[in-house]
Amino acid sequence: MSEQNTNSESLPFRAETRQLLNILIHSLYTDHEIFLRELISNASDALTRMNFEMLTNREILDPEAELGIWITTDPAARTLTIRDTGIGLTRSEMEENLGTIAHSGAKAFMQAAKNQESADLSNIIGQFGVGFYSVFMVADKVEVASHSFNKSEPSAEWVSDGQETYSIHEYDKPDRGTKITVYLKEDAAEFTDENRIRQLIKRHSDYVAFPIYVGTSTEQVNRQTALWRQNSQQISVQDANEFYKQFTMDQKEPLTYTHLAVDAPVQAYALLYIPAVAEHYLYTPRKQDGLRLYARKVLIQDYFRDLLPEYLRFIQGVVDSEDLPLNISRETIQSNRLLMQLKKLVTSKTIDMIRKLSEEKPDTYIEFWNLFGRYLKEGVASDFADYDNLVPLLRFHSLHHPTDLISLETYLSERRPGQQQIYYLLGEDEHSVVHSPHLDVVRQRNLDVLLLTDPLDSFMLLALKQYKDIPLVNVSDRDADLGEAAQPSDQQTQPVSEEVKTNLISRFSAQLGSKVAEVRTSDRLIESPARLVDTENSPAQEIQRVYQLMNQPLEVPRKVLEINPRHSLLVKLASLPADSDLAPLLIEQIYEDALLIEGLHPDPADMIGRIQQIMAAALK
Ligand SMILES: Nc1ncnc2c1ncn2[C@@H]1O[C@H](COP(=O)(O)OP(=O)(O)OP(=O)(O)O)[C@@H](O)[C@H]1O
Repeated sequence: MSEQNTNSESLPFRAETRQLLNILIHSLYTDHEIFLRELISNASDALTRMNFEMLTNREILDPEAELGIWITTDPAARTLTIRDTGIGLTRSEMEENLGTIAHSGAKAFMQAAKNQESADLSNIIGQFGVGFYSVFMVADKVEVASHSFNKSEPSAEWVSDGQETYSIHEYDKPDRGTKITVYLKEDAAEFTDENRIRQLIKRHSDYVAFPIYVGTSTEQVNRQTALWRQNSQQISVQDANEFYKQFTMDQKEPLTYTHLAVDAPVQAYALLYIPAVAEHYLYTPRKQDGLRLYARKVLIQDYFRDLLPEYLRFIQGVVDSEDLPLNISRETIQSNRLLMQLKKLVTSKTIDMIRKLSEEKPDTYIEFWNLFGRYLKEGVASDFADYDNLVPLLRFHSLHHPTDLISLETYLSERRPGQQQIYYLLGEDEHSVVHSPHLDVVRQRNLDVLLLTDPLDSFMLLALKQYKDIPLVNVSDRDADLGEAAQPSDQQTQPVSEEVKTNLISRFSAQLGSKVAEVRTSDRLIESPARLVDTENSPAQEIQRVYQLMNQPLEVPRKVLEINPRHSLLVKLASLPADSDLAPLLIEQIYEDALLIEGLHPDPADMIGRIQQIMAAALK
């Protein structure tokens, strides 16, 4: 295109940008002040990129200019101007970046807008970083004048009223960076008040890494200091939490945090946080996993994933090291010894923070466990190096503690005299698992059993075989060692003739045929008429479940049906005549009940017909 016809051009906003603008301008959202946070954050990004460019390139416009942000207001003209000496925008970058939605938060916002049926999106605007366009909540018109750091690029200006179009034209701005002039709406005149601006900077942008000046004063308003570089004693909980909120834009305070400041084996500072919301919370702008990494105060990467093992990906925070080379983001962790040392440090500090939380604030730890416990289980299953430190942090529901959570240590401290095992039971959900027939004899012996109903528990059990040399034993194993019976119940001591046993076994076997591997009687059942157990050669239950969860083909091995010949149902069943119509129905139902309780029934609704037949017989 020739110079003349590019001199000033009017261009339409992209459809989704128009939609976003429309929502922002017409929403009833009242917290308009967030526009300033967004503009400052963009200026800070532009300065960070400038800083990085300057490490290798001195052929830039205004190499000596101070890296900073200046905000001025003009109450008479009702304008606010924000200027930075960042990387700037070329004309084509204006077209590319200010005509479409680039911002991750804005994209997420539009996604939520699409999913939300009601038109009232106003209450979620503040929870997103909606980026540059939020300025149109307070502006009738916006001018963005900019000169790129690239000397050969001419300066230009972008102008829009936030309606259908924007225009770009030549503009003489000799110095590097961007100057945004906001023509405030009548009801946004408050933002011409310098004191109000100072207050907003303190609230939302205190830790921006470049100085922010307001009006003609040369005193910077934000505290700017890298909080993590201060002495631990100097950092108050309030400051640390405030930094977290500005950093993640999370509205909730973190559950806890820790500060790292070490000189050896590698120099490093870090502030590490456990959020109060689970990962990938829809409205959190920091959506990706990873820590923010600085090397010698230069931001290297916003989401650096190699400083923590995969299972600790929910941790948020900042890490800063004087020792790392600035091109670190291009290196792999294996090839860099320093990075490996740093990862080790950050990981052990993080685990330590979790341990301390468990010891010092048990109630908050339960909150933590409910949000992130699964990640620790993943760690136990996958991370050999941290295994020993993670196992004491595990928490469980158990038969004796169905509502509270206990550690393995507590389990051991409460075990029965002489108990040499830690018992567990795998199940589908906490509600049904307590009805399991495998618990009959356990209850009678007053043993506690860990109730493992989370799909991840099976993965965890592949690694967790014992704790302090005491083995974990599945109570549903056919021959699980459950110690000595304390006092057999009256029912258990009732004699059952071999004839009755044989009669029952042959009836069940004839009726169920190849559906079961074997039918046998058991002394381990008290309240329950029957249970299913694995045959001797079957793979362990956790392995079966892991295969199922990974959708790997592993045929569920046929089970052994163990029946309780003393159970009143079976006693009556044994006395039914050989040609009884009811006996086959009862046998099928007892078998399917056992399938159901194991979570193995393929189609429970299928039982309804039979249950009705049994009810009809009962009413006769
Ligand atoms: N002060 C500025 N200096 C240079 N470029 C800017 C400035 N303000 C905005 N931009 C450009 O406009 C783009 C759009 O800004 P917007 O706030 O909508 O999203 P974003 O900042 O890219 O999103 P994110 O915060 O997720 O990186 C930016 O990516 C940047 O390229």
